Amino acid sequence: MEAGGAGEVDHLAGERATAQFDVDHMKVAWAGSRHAVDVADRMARLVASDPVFRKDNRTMLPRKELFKDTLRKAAHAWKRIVELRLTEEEANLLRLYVDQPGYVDLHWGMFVPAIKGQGTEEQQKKWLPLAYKFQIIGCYAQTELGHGSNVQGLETTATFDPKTDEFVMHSPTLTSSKWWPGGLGKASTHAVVYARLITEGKDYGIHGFIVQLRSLEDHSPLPGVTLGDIGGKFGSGAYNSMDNGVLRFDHVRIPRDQMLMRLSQVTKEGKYVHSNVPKQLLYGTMVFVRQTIVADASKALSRATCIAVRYSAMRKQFGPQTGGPETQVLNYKTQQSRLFPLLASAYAFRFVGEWLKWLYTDVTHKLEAKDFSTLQEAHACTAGLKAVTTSATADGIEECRKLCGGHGYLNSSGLPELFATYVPACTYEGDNVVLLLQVARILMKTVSQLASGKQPVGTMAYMGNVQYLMQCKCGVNTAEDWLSPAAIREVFEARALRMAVNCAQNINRAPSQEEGLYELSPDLLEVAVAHIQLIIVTKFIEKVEQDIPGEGVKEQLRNLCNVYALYLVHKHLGDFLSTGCMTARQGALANQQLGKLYAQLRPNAVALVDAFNYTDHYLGSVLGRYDGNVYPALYDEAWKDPLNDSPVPDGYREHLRPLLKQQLKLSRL
Ligand SMILES: CCCCCCCC/C=C\CCCCC/C=C/C(=O)SCCNC(=O)CCNC(=O)[C@H](O)C(C)(C)COP(=O)(O)OP(=O)(O)OC[C@H]1O[C@@H](n2cnc3c(N)ncnc32)[C@H](O)[C@@H]1OP(=O)(O)O
Ligand SMILES: Cc1cc2nc3c(=O)[nH]c(=O)nc-3n(C[C@H](O)[C@H](O)[C@H](O)COP(=O)(O)OP(=O)(O)OC[C@H]3O[C@@H](n4cnc5c(N)ncnc54)[C@H](O)[C@@H]3O)c2cc1C
Repeated sequence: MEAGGAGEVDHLAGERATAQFDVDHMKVAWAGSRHAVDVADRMARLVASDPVFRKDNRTMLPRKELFKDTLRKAAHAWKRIVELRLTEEEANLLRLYVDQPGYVDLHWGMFVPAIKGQGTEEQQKKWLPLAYKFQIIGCYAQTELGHGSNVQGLETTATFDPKTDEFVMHSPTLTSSKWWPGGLGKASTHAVVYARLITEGKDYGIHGFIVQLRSLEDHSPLPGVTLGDIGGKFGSGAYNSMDNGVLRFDHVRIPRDQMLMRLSQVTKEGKYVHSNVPKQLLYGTMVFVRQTIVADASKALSRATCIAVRYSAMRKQFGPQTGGPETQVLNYKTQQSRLFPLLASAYAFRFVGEWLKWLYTDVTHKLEAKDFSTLQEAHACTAGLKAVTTSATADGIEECRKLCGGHGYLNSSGLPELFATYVPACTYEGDNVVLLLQVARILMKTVSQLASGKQPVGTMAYMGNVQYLMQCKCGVNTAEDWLSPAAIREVFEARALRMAVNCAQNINRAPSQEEGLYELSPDLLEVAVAHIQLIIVTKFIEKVEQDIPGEGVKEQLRNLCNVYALYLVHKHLGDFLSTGCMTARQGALANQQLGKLYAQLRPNAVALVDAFNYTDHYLGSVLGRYDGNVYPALYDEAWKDPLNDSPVPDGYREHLRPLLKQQLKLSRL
């Protein structure tokens, strides 16, 4: 846990003493409220103090043991949730701090939301109480061996048989096997299965169905159902705790009322009826999960930066030419220029995640009132932010590993496992490239409508300011001028809009729209990224403009916001220059200001990661320990490896001894 107990020495106390802000209030700004800090703190400590939830040996467990350990932890977590009568908020946090991917993530994260979003009231009344009490375990079975990104290309069929009032679920080809769903392989008893609905001889496309897969008596697969795990995945521990599965149906019958019928229905006679709602609502569960993934990006990146900042503050290498103590690696400007933008990104993703949650809730209320006008905005924001934040987070975790030098490569640093667990977020819930192309298409549509005078709304409203943004000139003359939120906002808006307009013009020159979109797809990706980065920067600026209590807290957040924005200017300078939004000199001034901001951030760095309020258990890293006492922990940890169980390794007699004896004989010749 944290320092302060009897006999503990805080090796980072000097770092903590230089902080220029109230860490306790920063915890509130990070978590969202005092209540959020307190609940999270209580749940994190509850998990950390329970031996069942230990995870220090996780990367050393063989797959079967790891999976059993996951089942044990999930069951124990549920027992604690029931015994302590935890609220939904507390239960979610408890599961978060258990920090082991498992079937429960899909049960609560996708199966339940799919029924809530796509089931009728009657269906919800029947299925949700069973799911809430874990009398059934569910997963989300959409992806197939042959198709994942292209949902409309799925092959599984659900053919209605009016004679028996049933659907017949079938996997007609090998490529139609469901492949990847988490929790499917070994744990789930039920799934929401996405399949092509066929009735009266006509294919009505993809729909969701609740299908029982395993017996509730002995957990064996039901007749006609083939089930299994799809095999080991990248990294030690990591996502291998999850039973991503394969599923095939051989003419499995389910009652008609197990089709999720909120959006469309099939009558007893087999007639297909589509409610008067957009068909994209079928994708609602994915939109919901993409929104939660943005919030998770800030958690994963903040963990990695917490480890790298604390370790960089205690690690020393080289010293001044004149002699004296070695230098903390955090004092190297190169270390700061690699690490501080990641720290700033963690904060940026936290606040944009908070805003996205608000947007999602707002859109949901509108949908309930049959107002579908904000559906496109919700799709573009969730898809784009999911793509940009997960890619940056995965890259950022790997950068943090390198920032920790050789020790970062040890499993005990926590970083290899964090990376291996996190990196599939770039693929699941929509491959990031596929999602960015969705955003770009919407941007191209918006640009094409500008000429007709249609005013864009929401996060695209800035595009309506086209006359000004296409010709404005950045007014920055000194490095300090870059501290103006208005100057930052304007260059990001101008860059995003000009890139979008340029791309739209190039598409229009192609023989057809389709060909243009295809040929220019690499440029379209960059257009989408520029637009999404503008959203993140804007939401960070808006956050800093709010009333934020606590001495120095607002100043630190403003500093982080500027670091985030100017780092992006530096990284994407080519975009800003080629679109004529700013000059090379202004680019150099931005970089100069960035260097000053890093220097201001330096004395606050350790306190800024303390504000995440992570326990040592959750961090799971000897390098990121709160007390900074890294070396004894690294040394002790090494001896726990099974390879050190005996001084002479297994295999010595068969493979080392004969070799060594042979060398001995040869040397005697
Ligand atoms: C140590 C440990 C710590 C680490 C922390 C770990 C954190 C873990 C966190 C969470 C765990 C999560 C677990 C993840 C489990 C994963 C689950 C999955 O992956 S489920 C499967 C997901 N699959 C996908 O996402 C598929 C992606 N594909 C699609 O979404 C669609 O196929 C498509 C690409 C959008 C294309 O669809 P389609 O062909 O139907 O449409 P288009 O012709 O492109 O578009 C038609 C119009 O529809 C609009 N549209 C598209 N999608 C939507 C939408 N979702 N909402 C609203 N509108 C949409 C589109 O814009 C078009 O509009 P118009 O142009 O016609 O106006
Ligand atoms: C750990 C993990 C957990 C998962 N959990 C679930 C789950 O619970 N339930 C579930 O249903 N699914 C799950 N999935 C599946 C996941 O949703 C898909 O893998 C994902 O949607 C990507 O689809 P794909 O695998 O078909 O990739 P593909 O689409 O085959 O992508 C391969 C490559 O092609 C590119 N590409 C594809 N289409 C285009 C295009 N139009 N333009 C340009 N490039 C393109 C991609 O960018 C990528 O580089 C999971 C996947 C993983 C890795």
